[in-house]
Amino acid sequence: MNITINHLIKKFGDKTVVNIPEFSIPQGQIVGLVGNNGAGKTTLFRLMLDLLSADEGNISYMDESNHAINPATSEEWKNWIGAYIDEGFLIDFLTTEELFEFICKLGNHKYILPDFLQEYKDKFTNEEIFGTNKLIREFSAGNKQKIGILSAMLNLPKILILDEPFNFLDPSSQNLLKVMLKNYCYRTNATILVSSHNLQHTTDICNRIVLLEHGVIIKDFDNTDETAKEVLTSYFKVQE
Ligand SMILES: Nc1ncnc2c1ncn2[C@@H]1O[C@H](COP(=O)(O)OP(=O)(O)OP(=O)(O)O)[C@@H](O)[C@H]1O
Repeated sequence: MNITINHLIKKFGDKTVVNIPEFSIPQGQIVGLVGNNGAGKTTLFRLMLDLLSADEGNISYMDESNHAINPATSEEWKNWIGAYIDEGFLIDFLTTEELFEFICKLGNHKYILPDFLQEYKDKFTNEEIFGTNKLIREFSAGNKQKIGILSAMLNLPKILILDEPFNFLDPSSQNLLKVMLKNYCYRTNATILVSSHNLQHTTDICNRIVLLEHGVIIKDFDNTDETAKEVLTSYFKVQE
């Protein structure tokens, strides 16, 4: 599924926090969104998920039959997009299984962990997340993050949006998540958008990197040859 952004502007008060005249992501790319605190990464994701309304412009998702869907005016996109932005996406008085049953119900099917997630489940969750009868609010920050990531992938979305997914994860889980995301894209040709402050992880998994500052895309470059790290390291370098 392709993503197209046209003349997108979001303001809070008189401050413009997203200003993207034109931007598109073809199906199957893993795009890394980087930028300093307050650059507008989360706001852009929230606009893409219709959690915020744009002041101007629009976003559209286009399927293989060139049927364009604007998330601000249609509900159709909800079946193909999976996202985890923050804990607000979790219903924390439920157990993991109850949350997953609820999400599957929204996707119009019975709760069953797809083969793809079944494959990684034990290693990724260290057998701590399922079958415990624990409520989500009782889990550690890292385990909540894992529940959120798995919940975003539960309905095998064609577009997967993850805001700072490596946060709170232990090093092995961070590395496993990279493998999972790359394999998910490889096997399903899904489009994946990931924001992160970790340049190593971003450049390890993304074939395209977008650098956002003050809501504006200031660099958009290819990383298929894995050369982006150098550019990013130099951009974020602090003069001593
Ligand atoms: N609800 C809101 N009301 C007012 N200003 C907001 C609101 N949400 C975000 N902002 C402002 O919008 C700007 C972009 O914030 P955003 O959270 O999108 O940045 P970010 O790139 O995700 O930052 P970080 O890396 O710190 O998570 C910031 O200046 C922020 O203060």
